[in-house]
Amino acid sequence: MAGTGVFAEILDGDVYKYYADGEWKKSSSGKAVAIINPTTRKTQYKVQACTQEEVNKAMESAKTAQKSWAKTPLWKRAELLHKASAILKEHRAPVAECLVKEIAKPAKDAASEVVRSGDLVSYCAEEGVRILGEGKFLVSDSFPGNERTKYCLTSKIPLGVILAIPPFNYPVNLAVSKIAPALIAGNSLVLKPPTQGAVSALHMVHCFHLAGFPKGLISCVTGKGSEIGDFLTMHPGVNCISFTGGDTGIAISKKAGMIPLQMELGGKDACIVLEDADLDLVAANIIKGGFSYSGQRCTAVKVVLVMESVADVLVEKVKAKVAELTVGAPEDDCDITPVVSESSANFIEGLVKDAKEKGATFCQEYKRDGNLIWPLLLDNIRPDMRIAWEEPFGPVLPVIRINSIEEGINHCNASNFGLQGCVFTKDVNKAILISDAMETGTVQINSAPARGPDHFPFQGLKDSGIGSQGITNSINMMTKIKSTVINLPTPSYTMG
Ligand SMILES: NC(=O)C1=CN([C@@H]2O[C@H](COP(=O)(O)OP(=O)(O)OC[C@H]3O[C@@H](n4cnc5c(N)ncnc54)[C@H](OP(=O)(O)O)[C@@H]3O)[C@@H](O)[C@H]2O)C=CC1
Ligand SMILES: O=C(O)[C@H](O)COP(=O)(O)O
Repeated sequence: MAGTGVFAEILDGDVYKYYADGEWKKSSSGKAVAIINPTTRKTQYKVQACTQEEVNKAMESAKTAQKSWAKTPLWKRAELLHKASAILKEHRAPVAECLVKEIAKPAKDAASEVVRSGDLVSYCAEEGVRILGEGKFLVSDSFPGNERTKYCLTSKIPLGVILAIPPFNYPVNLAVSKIAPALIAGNSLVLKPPTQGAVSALHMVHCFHLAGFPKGLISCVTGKGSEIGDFLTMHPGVNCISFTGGDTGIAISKKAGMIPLQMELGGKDACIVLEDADLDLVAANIIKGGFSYSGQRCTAVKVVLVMESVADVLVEKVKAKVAELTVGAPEDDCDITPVVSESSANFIEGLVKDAKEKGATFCQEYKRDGNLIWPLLLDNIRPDMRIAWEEPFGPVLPVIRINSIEEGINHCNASNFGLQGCVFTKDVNKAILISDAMETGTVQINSAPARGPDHFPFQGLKDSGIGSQGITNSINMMTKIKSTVINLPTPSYTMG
């Protein structure tokens, strides 16, 4: 159970401690931040509201710890990560329990997020050993005017202290996707977990603590982003920010200093459906892509752009599947569970009302109870409706009927987002042309958008982000290149 057994030391009374200097601590602020259970809408957990002084201390320890960590052999860093992965997977139940209670993730998805995270950590350890164990050797005579008098050796070196800020919807997986690459590459890390999801993250961090990482190398400071966020992101001790979330990331990018940024932000992933598509496959993917975790995935299908000639059939097929979705509590592993907060539910409702006023066709009756919103398919959406462009982050999916492929591509490209998209057709040549024309970081052919598997490159264009994630890209992003040039007094050519 959460906060018991090996996790008892992370709890003080009813407030979870924060983690710094290899210890679990109470904040001197004496203040706690409440985490509201989206299902009961009552306080489920409390975490420390860390002070600026505590953030300063965590940054100082991270800086010191990083210097010796960078001199720790790569195989040893990997060994500790493998250990943390095993401990995390062993304790999947209490961590998953927190995900159920604080972000209303369906029980099975919560458990698979934890297992996926353990696998990510192990894969990252292996990939790090491979790619960080190799550098480059260049010779000077390939560039005009040079003889072979210079040998250039390049290696990948750590950046220093990485600040990791994940969002509420994958508070464990999107935290370890930053922690593991940072650590294998020889960096230290300060984690600011999302408030909804903080307790899951604290449990996960304890698994790293139990694995025996050096003190100060990892810290986890809790508190509201709106209160300590700016202090963290503008902190002079931070050498790189890896952030996943919404528009907050755009503001952070403007405020951060001259440091590398990895930003994975919102999306409005379009699903383009051509006349020749396998409509059963499309319907199944729209359900999975649009409604899993109640649409609260950056990679959720957020607008369907279907050719008019097949729209009626597709909408009927999707409607039939929507009717089969179970709605209720995450503990019961329902498909549709309450969205993360009341303000999120209100925002979604605003989009639904706007669509109603402007004449959208409701395929189901709109129904809401507290934070629980029943799945809703909205047909005949037009570009003047907010939901044609905005990201609901909830179980409401708009359908726009199109008369040409160009119309679909144009709608997709007119969005300020450019995360992923997908196209359904049996014609692979057409699919490639459409994929090339879509201004998004990834296009899936004949499947719904997805970030995973976690080693695939994952990136957004436009307001959807900066840089690329995925295990290999994150390791590379959290390093820089150092060259050492050996200058020879006379040219030397290696003979066979
Ligand atoms: N592209 C991608 O990979 C993904 C993108 N997303 C996007 O994230 C959004 C939903 O997630 P949500 O958690 O609500 O996103 P937010 O942007 O609201 O929050 C993300 C994180 O930023 C923190 N934060 C808030 N204010 C600040 C600040 N001023 N400075 C620093 N950090 C701050 C939050 O902390 P606190 O919780 O304490 O406010 C949280 O940890 C959606 O737009 C979704 O598309 C989500 C997942 C993946
Ligand atoms: O936040 C998200 O939406 C995740 O990055 C999605 O991950 P998935 O597509 O692999 O579920």
